[in-house]
Amino acid sequence: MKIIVEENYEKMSNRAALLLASQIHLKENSKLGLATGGTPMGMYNKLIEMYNEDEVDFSQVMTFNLDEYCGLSKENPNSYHYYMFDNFFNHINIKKENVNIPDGMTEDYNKECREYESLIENAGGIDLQVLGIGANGHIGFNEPAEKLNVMTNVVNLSKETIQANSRYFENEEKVPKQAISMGMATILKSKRILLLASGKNKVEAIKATVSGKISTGVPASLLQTHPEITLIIDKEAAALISEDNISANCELEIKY
Ligand SMILES: N[C@@H]1[C@@H](O)[C@H](O)[C@@H](COP(=O)(O)O)O[C@@H]1O
Repeated sequence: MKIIVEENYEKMSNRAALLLASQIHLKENSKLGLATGGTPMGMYNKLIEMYNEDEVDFSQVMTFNLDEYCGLSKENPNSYHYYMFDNFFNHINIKKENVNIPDGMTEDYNKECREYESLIENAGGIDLQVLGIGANGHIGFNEPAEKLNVMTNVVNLSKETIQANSRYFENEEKVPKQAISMGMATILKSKRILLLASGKNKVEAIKATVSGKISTGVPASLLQTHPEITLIIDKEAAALISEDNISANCELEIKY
């Protein structure tokens, strides 16, 4: 696990965008796994900037989003469909047919989850998966629990996550209680993984993610088993980690 600590959010976002662009330069039809939330917004903005400067071409890229709220339509501004098109896809030359996001309005959730897994498999798997992290250590919507889902599934959101995500909704009541999320194996099967974290409220989650202990109580800690994982985090999110308290398989690189 490589941990790169940047001085601030902007530098974290720029470095993440460069990593995605280099993946696309390496393989123009890369399969990217994408995340929503506040954290990757800066990265998406930088990638749009790079696209406008002709530095990256998305015409052959295929994407798979991590998750979607149950019961929100694509037109709902709080859906992850809406987020992705509004913040990223509408501003680059990606082909709509190459965009994959679970359907939160499906009539058959089990079928939707199984088909999502097949889509990823038939595409040859994800080359680079981008992740954010919840303050409780969740990735995608895989919440801390005794048992985690292996494959894409419907999950119940924790009170903490509902509360955290309510900032985007009118009030907490309006936040869906369930979501479709890639499972832990879906995520861990990706060839490379990039996790981004920024700000003080992620310090505990980051510390637990890199500590060297693996627990379903901190889903992100399972990432320590992946051979090609990079964390790009800012100084604030990294405040509780040092060479002394990270796992021996972590390599810490401070960039400021
Ligand atoms: N399902 C998403 C996660 O994929 C995301 O990582 C997390 C953190 O969001 P933020 O980046 O806004 O802190 O929020 C949501 O719960």
